[in-house]
Amino acid sequence: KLQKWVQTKNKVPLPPQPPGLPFLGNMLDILSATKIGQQHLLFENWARKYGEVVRVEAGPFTQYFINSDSAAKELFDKQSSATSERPRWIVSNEQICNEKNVLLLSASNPRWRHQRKVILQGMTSVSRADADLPYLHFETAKFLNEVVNDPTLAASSARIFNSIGRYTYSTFASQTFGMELPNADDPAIDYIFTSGLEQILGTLPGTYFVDILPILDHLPLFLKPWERKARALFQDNLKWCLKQMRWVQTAHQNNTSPDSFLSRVLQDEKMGFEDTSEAAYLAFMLIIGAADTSKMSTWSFLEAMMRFPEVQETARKHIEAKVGVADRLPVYEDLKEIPYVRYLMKEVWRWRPPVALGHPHTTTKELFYGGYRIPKGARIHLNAWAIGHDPSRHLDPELFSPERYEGDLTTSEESKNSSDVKERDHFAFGSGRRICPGYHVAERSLAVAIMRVVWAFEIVPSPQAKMPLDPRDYVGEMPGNPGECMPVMLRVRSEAKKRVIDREFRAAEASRPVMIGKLKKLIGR
Ligand code: HEM
Repeated sequence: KLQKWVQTKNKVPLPPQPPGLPFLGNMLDILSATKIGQQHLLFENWARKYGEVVRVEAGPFTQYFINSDSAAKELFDKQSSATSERPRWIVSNEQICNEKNVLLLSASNPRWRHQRKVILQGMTSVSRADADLPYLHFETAKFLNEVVNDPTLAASSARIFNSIGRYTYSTFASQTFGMELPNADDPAIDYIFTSGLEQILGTLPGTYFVDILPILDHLPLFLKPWERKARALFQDNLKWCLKQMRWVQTAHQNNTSPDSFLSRVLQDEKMGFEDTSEAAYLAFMLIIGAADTSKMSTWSFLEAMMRFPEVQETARKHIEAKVGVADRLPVYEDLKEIPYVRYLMKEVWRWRPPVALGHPHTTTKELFYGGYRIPKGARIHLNAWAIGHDPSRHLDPELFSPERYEGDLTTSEESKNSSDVKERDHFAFGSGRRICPGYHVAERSLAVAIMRVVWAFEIVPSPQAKMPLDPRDYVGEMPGNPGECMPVMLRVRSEAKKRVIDREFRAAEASRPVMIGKLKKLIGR
């Protein structure tokens, strides 16, 4: 009987794999695509050629790419109890993050469940996301104000890129630590970004040899330079978090504490952290998860507006029809009366999903899909790029056309719950139990950026841009997303609009709570 079972089972093949070399598998193809920033296109080609689930081998690592909406629904949503684990990352998860980073924690770790719960309560529920809107409105007004008052900034794509980064980092540092980052060259921005990058690089196959040969982890510490470096990094991150936390506590004692995730966590013992340092570290992780993905969303939006000026013009008309030409700045609450902005958001995240190839999950049992078998322990990726560019799902997928969502006013949450997965808008936030918990916050961030930027500026290619524009000329660090060399510039639409921006920014600044950045100056440090 056992023999028969083994035979039947072996008849179910593994998913198809593109041809590769012995031992190296598909490594060379992947390396050459990565070198020119085009992994997403390589994996998209394989998706078109080999189907809904593709097996890719890179040396000792086998990855399974999930390339269709139906497969994503089946494997990540319906079978989520078997597909919510993460691979074991010895250096990144266990040493750099000391098993405290929600993004890398294994789903069976009770800390992961606890942190997800706290994130929702403390920052990402609809009511919390709404309550934090003043930070977003302030920071985006500051961004507009910087651009309209500095012609060299408005004409420099690298500086616009940094300024967008400043406002997203400052928005989320405010929401988490009550900490303002007023300047684009604030060292905190670079510190947070570099720390996040170290963690993510550590999750890529092959970065650390010990992840290939875990037995090396049993060596004594003095023979493991990677571990000493990783643990030092954790200590450094923790020190940084505790320093910010002390400011939150000082501000709290002085009654100058701005409302923030951390200030609430510190006041509410029911949040149930092991110790307050874990809460501070989580706040740090939240900035990492939120700031760059939001920055990339705004940046990709600028790419779309520059390349599809007719869409930009339609957007401007819709926005001005609701908020007026030069009466006031758009606010998040306008979104519900400007459906076109909702379509724009969906289209940005379909067209340029910031995490194009998904963050890896692993399976905890053998799964079957479409006549293929995915083994237990397999590393699976939701290929958000391939699904968003699947011509059978979205006609002419490289065309940026918000009209394709005409009539779909669903939020990200409503759309991900669509009973028919064909109706789902996009997969930029992942799927299943590990879906990004920040989508309500991310939606607010992108909606306000879209409304304000299009209302204020004409978004055009810079004079030195190589025409016709081609995304291959300005690849970024996140596959499929434009990099800082994207040749874009912003032109304020009118003097009257500039006056509105100046007026509203001054008013917002005057009514603003004292944030940690300012508090340091007030107390003289
Ligand atoms: C446009 C903005 C954003 C995009 C595209 C995005 C996308 C993603 C994706 C693809 C994942 C991995 C999901 C998976 O493993 O299947 C993720 C995880 C995560 N995101 Fe986001 N995200 C965004 C904004 C945010 C924001 C604003 C926050 C917090 C306020 C946030 C917090 C997190 C956290 C904590 C995780 C880890 C979840 C886990 O592993 O259980 N993200 N995000």
